[in-house]
Amino acid sequence: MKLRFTKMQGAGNDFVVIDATREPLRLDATQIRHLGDRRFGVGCDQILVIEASDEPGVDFRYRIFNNTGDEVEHCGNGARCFVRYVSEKGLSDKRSVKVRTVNRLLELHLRDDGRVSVNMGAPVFDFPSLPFDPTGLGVRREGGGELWTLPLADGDACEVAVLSMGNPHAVQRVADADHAPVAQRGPQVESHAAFPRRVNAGFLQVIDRGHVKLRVFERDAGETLTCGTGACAAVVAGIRLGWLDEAVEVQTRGGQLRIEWAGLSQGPDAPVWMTGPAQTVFEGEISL
Ligand SMILES: N[C@H](CCC[C@H](N)C(=O)O)C(=O)O
Repeated sequence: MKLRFTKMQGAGNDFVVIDATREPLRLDATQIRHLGDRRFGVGCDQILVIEASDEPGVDFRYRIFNNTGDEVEHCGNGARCFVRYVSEKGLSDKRSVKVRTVNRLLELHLRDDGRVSVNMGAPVFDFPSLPFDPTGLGVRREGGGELWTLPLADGDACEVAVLSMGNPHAVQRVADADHAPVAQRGPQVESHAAFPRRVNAGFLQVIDRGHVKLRVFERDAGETLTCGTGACAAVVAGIRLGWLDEAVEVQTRGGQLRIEWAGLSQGPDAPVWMTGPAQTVFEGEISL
């Protein structure tokens, strides 16, 4: 099968984007892995599939696959690329579109300054839906949030804030993100027994109440240059724990995102807003 694709990136998190609006597309895990393979395929962190929507008021469906072949619930950087794609390809003439993922409705907005803003929906803190099993874990409160102690290998341990942006995140504070033990601790947190569906592991350095540095060891993908949902999760955690104000500039290895959450002034169901870049890199065709 020959498949046309568009390679895109949002702050260095890169994607293979497939347009399945005209005819349904069913790719198996082997085909997804081939698309994502940086040696034998196109290469990307995630594969994004754009589908038509028959839901009133919803413009498109949005499916996300990690490059391991697993379908996942959300991808923030991918959402920005999604609306850039549908606009550039003429699939919509709107500056704002609504898209449905497996578990949430997102609003994507093309801005006049060339960036994209996304209403990422509200964070989720209830553990069964994350899912997170805190059985046997130590916990302490800080500000209006809690930090769970995860025992790791070799007597190591770390404290994490746990929440979902549709996909699960465990965020730990570090003094120096550039020198944080991401390669060692990332996989241990990602596959910790407390997370039955595994987790995205964030490493957050607080510079001041409006500026942070963040690295994320993503579930399945390993460390990516930026993680959009990870930036949302880290800022929400920092606001709840009393470390951050409600608008934060997030510096990542791939670029800068702005995250806003009025969860303290408006309550925890307030939506998280993410603003950042989205670019097309190249078009291509691959034989699967
Ligand atoms: N690895 C993530 C999916 C992609 C998230 C990230 N690329 C983003 O921009 O949000 C997961 O398994 O939940």
